[in-house]
Amino acid sequence: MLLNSYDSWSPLREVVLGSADNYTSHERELSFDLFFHDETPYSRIYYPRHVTPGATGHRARSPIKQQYLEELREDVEEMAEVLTRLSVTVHRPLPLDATTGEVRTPAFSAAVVPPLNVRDNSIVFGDEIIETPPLVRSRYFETQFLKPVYAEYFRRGGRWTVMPRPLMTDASFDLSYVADAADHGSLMEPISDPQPSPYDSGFEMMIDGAQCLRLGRDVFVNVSNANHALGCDWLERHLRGRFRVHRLHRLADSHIDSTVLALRPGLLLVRTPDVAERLPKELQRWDMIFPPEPEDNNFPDYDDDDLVLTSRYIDLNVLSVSPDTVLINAACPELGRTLEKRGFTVVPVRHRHRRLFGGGLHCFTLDTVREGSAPEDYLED
Ligand SMILES: NC(=[NH2+])NCCC[C@H](N)C(=O)O
Repeated sequence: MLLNSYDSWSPLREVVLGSADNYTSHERELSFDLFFHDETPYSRIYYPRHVTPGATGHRARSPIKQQYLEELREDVEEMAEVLTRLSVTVHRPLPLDATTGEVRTPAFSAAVVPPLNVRDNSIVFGDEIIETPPLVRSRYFETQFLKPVYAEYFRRGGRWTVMPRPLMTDASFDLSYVADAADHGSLMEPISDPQPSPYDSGFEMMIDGAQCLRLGRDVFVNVSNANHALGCDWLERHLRGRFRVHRLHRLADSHIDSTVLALRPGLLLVRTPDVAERLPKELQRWDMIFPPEPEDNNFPDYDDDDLVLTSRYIDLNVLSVSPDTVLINAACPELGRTLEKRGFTVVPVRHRHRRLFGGGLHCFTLDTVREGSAPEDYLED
């Protein structure tokens, strides 16, 4: 079908589901540590635990245990089956080949990670796919794995746009968000020691699709630093006349899909009442569901050397297949009951290791076709 996705609730017809193949390690370096700053305080304090013995310079690999990767793959394949049973066409990226090593650009080298959290590096606005400029170096070429899928949407008449790619030297990153967190007495060490490069050219445009909340003709974009602000400027100019872009100031460090999600017009799933108070007035008028606080027994126990990349709120990251049916993590029956009480049909799917791989059901998917989805004005009274 033709690319058509303006919101996160209209009946889902086609989706891209990420691939976990060959996700063997995370690379710790400046862009990774900056990106996961809010979620990895303990690993930062005990940072040497995650440094591969013999690692040099500012890069180190944090390996992922084979068992977790196998279980993740099992869960992702099950997600594909569940979606197919719900009559959703599931597209998959090219899997990362085990022999693919590092990528090199003029300014940096980085390990490659597979296209798992496909929500992050692309966004669909109506009949247009936009590839967003990544915030983490090892994700620089992640949308390459989506070429066949995007090429097919292009062939069918969709628009396909790539935002400007950053050079990504250390000086490209605005560190003010993490510096401010340190000022506020956080336990986290500030990230420091950026290295000079002949390619330094100031702060650059970097933003992820998952920073956006799409509501028909309106889009709310989370902006926490100068890199995001440039990305949001680009989106605003590019979408002018078609969409209204609104800025959310530091609602989260970057991605907002474990902070606020729209379940249907007039109804939001919101992390906490505190987050609700920080939403703009147009959204404060909407009804809100607050999920039950996550419990320890919702998550597997991990060892000290397993790098946990998300907050405990990650399971708010649900995927709507229609305005009344929602895919949730089977590990969160309390969330299921809360949604059922509000009239939703809940489809539980197993997703055990979302905290190790940085994403829930919404992050692992990119909804490309939603039936009847349109650039409607959902904000008017
Ligand atoms: N699209 C995504 N990858 N979203 C994941 C957001 C996770 C968020 N930083 C949290 O820890 O709760």
